[in-house]
Amino acid sequence: MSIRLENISKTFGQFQALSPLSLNIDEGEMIGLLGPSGSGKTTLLRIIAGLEGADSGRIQFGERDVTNLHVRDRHVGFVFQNYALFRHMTVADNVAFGLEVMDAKQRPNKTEIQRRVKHLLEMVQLGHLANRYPSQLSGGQKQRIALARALATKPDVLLLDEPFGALDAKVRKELRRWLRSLHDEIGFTSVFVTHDQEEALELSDRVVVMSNGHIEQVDEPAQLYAQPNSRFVFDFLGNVNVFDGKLEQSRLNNEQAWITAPSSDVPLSNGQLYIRSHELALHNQATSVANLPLKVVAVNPIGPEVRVELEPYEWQSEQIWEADLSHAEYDRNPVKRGEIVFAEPKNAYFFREGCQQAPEQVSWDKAPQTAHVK
Ligand SMILES: Nc1ncnc2c1ncn2[C@@H]1O[C@H](COP(=O)(O)OP(=O)(O)OP(=O)(O)O)[C@@H](O)[C@H]1O
Repeated sequence: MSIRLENISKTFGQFQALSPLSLNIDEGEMIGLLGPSGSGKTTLLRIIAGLEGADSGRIQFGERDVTNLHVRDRHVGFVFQNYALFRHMTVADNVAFGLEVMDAKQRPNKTEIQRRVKHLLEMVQLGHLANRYPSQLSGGQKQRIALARALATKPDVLLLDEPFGALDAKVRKELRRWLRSLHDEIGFTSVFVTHDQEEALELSDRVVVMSNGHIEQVDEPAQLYAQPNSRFVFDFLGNVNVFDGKLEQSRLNNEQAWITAPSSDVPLSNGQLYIRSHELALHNQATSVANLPLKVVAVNPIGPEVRVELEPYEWQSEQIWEADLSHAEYDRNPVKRGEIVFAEPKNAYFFREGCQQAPEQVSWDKAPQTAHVK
């Protein structure tokens, strides 16, 4: 079932929680609503569900205008972060609940309900736990049961509010994969809320990035990562170092530090270079590309990479910088805490000073890599 949102807005008292926003979701799509706390994700999800009314705008499910329909008539499934299972009911009864409370006209007969519950429990791979009570389940198992329960009535749309938020990292990852494959198998349309960028990028067909009640960007994960259209999206996707420079003699300068104009057609001006942590190399001296002295404050081998945390040395940045090196790169030059090293960018995004437009991609990849003598 496709979903069409047109000019949806919402205020709570004086506070504008959602500015008028529009969004089209295709049938069978999985959409992640991503944004910081308070950006309006849950409010938007609740408005789609019919748990909250919008102040303005129109909502359509397929050809159906559902703007003024009550939640029970919208035919949505809902999964919350905190499971919301009925404690006094067995797993099987929890899953059957939505079917048992249907109008007599629509309600399947007892045998059909039993058959559907069995099938759903098999689908979420928990058939063997049918007679347990929620208190006898792990967090991950409870959330699978919550999902089976939400799918029991064959909803047109499945809405999930931070479904894995309360689970530990490993279980989250497992459930993410499992939800994605279930989604692909059944083909329901789903919208889920998260503030975890990894979760959004891994699960979604398209990600909707929200801030302050409006949509910043809607894109497929790879596109969002390759072409973030604002500083906000860039910052929110994480692991980026910002060099704030003034243009002088084809260099961007920041006190003692500088980066040369990159080998691209982009005419530089004052502005900020956003450099992802894996786009930095570390040297023992400045190069012809950059003089970016940094003091090593921590070295963390994390999985396939070594993350080096760096503090700007004799220049200004509001943040600690991070460089993600491969183990091979790190082994060639094993920097130590307290050492001064020189970073060199390979690729970056350039935001012109005072300009709100999408950044320009710049690269030093073809620049000569010879060491610069200070
Ligand atoms: N019932 C309410 N009454 C007053 N203000 C509300 C109400 N519900 C939400 N808000 C406010 O609206 C804004 C958006 O809230 P919402 O829960 O949609 O954000 P969110 O992006 O889902 O945040 P989080 O990730 O923390 O859940 C917040 O500033 C919140 O305080």
